[in-house]
Amino acid sequence: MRRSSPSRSLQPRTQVGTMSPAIALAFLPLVVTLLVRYRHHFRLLVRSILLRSLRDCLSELRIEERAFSYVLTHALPGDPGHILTTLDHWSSHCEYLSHMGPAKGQILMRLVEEKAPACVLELGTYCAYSTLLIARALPAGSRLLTVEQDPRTAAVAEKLIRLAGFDERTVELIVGSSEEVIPRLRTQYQLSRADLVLLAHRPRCYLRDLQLLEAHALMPAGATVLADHVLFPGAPRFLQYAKSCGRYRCRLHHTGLPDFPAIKDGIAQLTYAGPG
Ligand SMILES: C[S@@+](CC[C@H](N)C(=O)[O-])C[C@H]1O[C@@H](n2cnc3c(N)ncnc32)[C@H](O)[C@@H]1O
Repeated sequence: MRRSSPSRSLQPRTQVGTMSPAIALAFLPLVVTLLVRYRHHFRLLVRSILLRSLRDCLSELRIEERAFSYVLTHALPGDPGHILTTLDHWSSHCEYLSHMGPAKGQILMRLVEEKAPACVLELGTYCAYSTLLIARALPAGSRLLTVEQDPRTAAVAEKLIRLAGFDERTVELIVGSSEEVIPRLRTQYQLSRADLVLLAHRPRCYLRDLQLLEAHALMPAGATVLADHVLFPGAPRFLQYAKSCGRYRCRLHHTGLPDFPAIKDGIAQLTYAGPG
């Protein structure tokens, strides 16, 4: 066993990890400024990560599973509009969902109604909020394929889609990552063209997946690509590519995050001109 020598223990302790009060005071205005400036981001972090993780541990359920229980007891089956409002209510008053929310939802619904696509591809189903929005706005006979990589999340989404009254011919949920699924869409899922694509999975994968869709010739000229969260957390490489490659007309719809309108975000709307 090693003992500290008495002479050593009598020496004054080195001030590791402590800061003089004067230096700490000098930092105070900076800390206060950051806290005030980023208070919304801080609240978002607490609601969407810290509280969620704590509830996950306590309930041994995922947030999507807790949301589904709430929908089952509060929403009207067969009424997608009521299911969407119930999810919004739960997210605002109970637990914060990473869903699209009503403000962005309005933009999405308006664009789906305007474009009246025969076939839609959604990447990133989550709890099927945007899936239900799209399905509700589709013309009769259209088809929506939605891709979710997480099997447990997908199981909840599947139940919500069927609870809302959409059958498998109208809305098909594919479990897998976009990178694996896109190359198999034509052969395994008989999708030869997507007139509208919603990228809502992970902003840092948007560029890769857009290029995969181009490479597999899955978008006809005139197709619309919508990309959520392009400003927060942001998809700069995707936006840069879309603006500079010469194959897209781009437009940005500015919005805020659900319940955090002060956190600015946007949906990008691209119109594909074809391979050119
Ligand atoms: C922000 S949520 C989507 C929100 C959803 N569109 C809504 O508004 O209800 C992102 C989802 O994408 C899924 N995801 C992430 N990367 C993916 C990928 N490469 N392929 C498929 N799904 C992915 C995540 O598991 C998560 O459920």
